[in-house]
Amino acid sequence: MSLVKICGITEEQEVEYVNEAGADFMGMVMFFPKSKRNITVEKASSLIKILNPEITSVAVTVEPTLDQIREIEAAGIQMIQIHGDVSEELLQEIRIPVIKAFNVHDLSSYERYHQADIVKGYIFDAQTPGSGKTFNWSVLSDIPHDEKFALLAGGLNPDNVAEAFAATHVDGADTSSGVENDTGIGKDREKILRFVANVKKQ
Ligand SMILES: O=C(O)c1ccccc1NCC(=O)[C@H](O)[C@H](O)COP(=O)(O)O
Repeated sequence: MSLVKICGITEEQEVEYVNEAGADFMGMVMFFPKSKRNITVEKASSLIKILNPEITSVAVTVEPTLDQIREIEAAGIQMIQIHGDVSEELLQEIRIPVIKAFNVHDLSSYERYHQADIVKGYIFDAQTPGSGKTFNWSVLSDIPHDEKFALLAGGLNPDNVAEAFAATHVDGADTSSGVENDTGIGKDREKILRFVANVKKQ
């Protein structure tokens, strides 16, 4: 069965939607104040308390410092998703499993992360994460697959996710904007339920 990650969770009510839908991962954007979805470590700690223990919590970060990584680990968040570059030294310091996110317009570093055991999965994302924009999925056709899981992201929603699966060979899908309210503030219960159900059918 395919994996599904709902990203950019900011409130308790949204955690309940993720629990109800039965996603595999719940992402929380941290240490990135430019994002409208950014939350504090304290808020993330309170959200994971009500998360179904079968759902994996993920701290979503952009080039985090070691101090920030330590705060995430201490908060009990289970995985860290990293956008941007991570040095070899920093990677070796991380104690929780990593999901490495790639901007599909720059896959040059992809090979390097194959070697790192701490990296358990990949996310192939659009140029600007969380922008709700798709990309040409055919760029993924030459990517070599390994034992790590691969999630597709970037502008996915309940209506296009089946088409995205048909065009790629990924293990699952990740969304944020595609399950938000029409106002763009907060998540929509019905869209989350439909997104998860449509991914699980794949
Ligand atoms: O969501 C953000 O604002 C964000 C900011 C900085 C780094 C990552 C961010 N989100 C990462 C995600 O995993 C999103 O789910 C992914 O990029 C898909 O986003 P969307 O196109 O909105 O579905």
